[in-house]
Amino acid sequence: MTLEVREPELFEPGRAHEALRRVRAVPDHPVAGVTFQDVTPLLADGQGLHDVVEAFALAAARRGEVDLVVGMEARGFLLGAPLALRLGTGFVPLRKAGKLPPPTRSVSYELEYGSAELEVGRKSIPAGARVLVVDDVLATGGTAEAACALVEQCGARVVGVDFLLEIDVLAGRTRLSGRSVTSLFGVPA
Ligand SMILES: O=P(O)(O)OC[C@H]1O[C@H](OP(=O)(O)OP(=O)(O)O)[C@H](O)[C@@H]1O
Ligand SMILES: Nc1ncnc2[nH]cnc12
Repeated sequence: MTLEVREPELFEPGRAHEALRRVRAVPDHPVAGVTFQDVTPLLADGQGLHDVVEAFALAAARRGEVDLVVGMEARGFLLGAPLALRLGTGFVPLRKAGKLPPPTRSVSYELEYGSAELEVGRKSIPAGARVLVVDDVLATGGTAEAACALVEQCGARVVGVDFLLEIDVLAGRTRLSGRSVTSLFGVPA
């Protein structure tokens, strides 16, 4: 399946395709039948990492003020933390169950290849904060839906949900309806 650029205006000419060609599709990982989209070769390239973080920063500017970036363990950390630094905000990790010290809030969710539980520190996200949620891949949308639920349980507002890559066939966007969602790249169905 050919990957495509979904937000070309967020990149310098030619750079989006240069970044995209570093994403590697791996058949039957981590289980048979799943085509795993490996973004680590893109993140390992200095220019590529710079270009996608800049693209996320431009996308963030479309949402107005952002007070805080949150990212989901583990790959959301790789994009969310540099984006927060670029935007001049703090970064809050949403972690898999059992990693954060109490007190925490938690939400369970289903994945393309299993189930998981996401947690946030009870005092990590201030009520009323304008929060940007960032992750590498939008697949079924379970992780992102859980992340938004956690942010909102804290009394904060999700101003956007941004991904490096969206896998259309898994229809994750339908679980984020009513939210402002941006994917830099996509895998068409
Ligand atoms: O849209 P969904 O179906 O919820 O899938 C997307 C999530 O799956 C992957 O994380 P994973 O849970 O595999 O954890 P990892 O980042 O630790 O590898 C990916 O980084 C997203 O967070
Ligand atoms: N197919 C996939 N590739 C990479 N990350 C994923 N997260 C969930 N599904 C995925």
